[in-house]
Amino acid sequence: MREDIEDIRKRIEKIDNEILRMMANRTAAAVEMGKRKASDSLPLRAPDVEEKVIGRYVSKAKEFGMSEDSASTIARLLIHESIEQQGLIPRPAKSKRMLIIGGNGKMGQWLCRFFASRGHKIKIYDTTENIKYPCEKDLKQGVLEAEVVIIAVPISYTPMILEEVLSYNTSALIFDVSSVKTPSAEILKKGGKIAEVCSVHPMFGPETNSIIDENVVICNCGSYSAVDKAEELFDGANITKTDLDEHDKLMAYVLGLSHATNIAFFETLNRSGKSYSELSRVASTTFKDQVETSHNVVSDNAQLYYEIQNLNPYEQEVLSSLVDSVNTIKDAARKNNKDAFTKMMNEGKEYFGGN
Ligand SMILES: O=C(O)C(=O)C[C@]1(C(=O)O)C=C[C@@H](O)C=C1
Repeated sequence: MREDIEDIRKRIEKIDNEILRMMANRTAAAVEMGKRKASDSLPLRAPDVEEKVIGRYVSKAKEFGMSEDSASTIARLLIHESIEQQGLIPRPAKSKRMLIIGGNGKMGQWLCRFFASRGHKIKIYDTTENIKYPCEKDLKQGVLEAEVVIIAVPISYTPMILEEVLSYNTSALIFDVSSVKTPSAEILKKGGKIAEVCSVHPMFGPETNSIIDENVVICNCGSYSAVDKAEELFDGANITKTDLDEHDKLMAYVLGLSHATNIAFFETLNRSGKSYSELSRVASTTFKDQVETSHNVVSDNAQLYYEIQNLNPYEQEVLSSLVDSVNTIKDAARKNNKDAFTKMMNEGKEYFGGN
């Protein structure tokens, strides 16, 4: 007799419940592991183990006739859940008194939430009050009481605040989180010689829920111990260490170019005379993807985006190169130069690894 559709659905629901129960069991085991990591002061992630776990899922999936891609996605999700939970386990020995300058800004609030969830004691110094975290009115006192001082103010204010913090001769770890480092570079390097100073750049926005698999750049300003300490604070993220002087050269592409391309995209649409709803009705996949990204850009902080273009000394050269690239596309199309166009496409494919 043929099984009723509803009965099959019931059977699937039962299996789903089993899967969820098993997942909860797995996470509970990971939490046990997390407690051990916390008491032994071990890092959250074990990349070699993660690779083995994913490999195990993929080879088992093959055995069961399941898609390898799905198996790898499931394994990554489970690992993500483990690290997320492990990150919440307090490490009292590692708990620091933190002063977050600009703690009421969007990124400042993210830092407060993140470090509070990791068991650190947060104080804020800002021009406005915050009901969630205690506020420090006297910057000097706040700096001298803190073990970690984080500067999360707009890029153009960072050098001034950094200078003031350094003038208090604190033994705290000090770092900024700004997106352009050149305006503060001299002070950061001076600071790196006399104090525990480094420079951090979380490569994600304040809406990000989890740090797992997000990129964080830590710039060496001369104090290696500061870099090590900052690395520990962002445990769980993908951390890349670089020299301070390299940072803005990389960000001129990673931030400046990608922002400019999206701004140029919506600016061109805005000048087109076609309404968004008219274009949306005939939208292609690429158009939809591009709209989504440039919508995120246009909804973000205009001052920050301006400063990223304006304060990075490498940006003008990158923007000129962007204009050249657009002109190459324009010329190829105007002059019926299919070869030039195809060359661009092929070289682009090569650049991304050939696929
Ligand atoms: O083996 C560990 O160290 C774990 O915490 C477990 C686990 C997992 O979920 O499989 C989680 C995080 C590690 O990066 C590797 C593996």
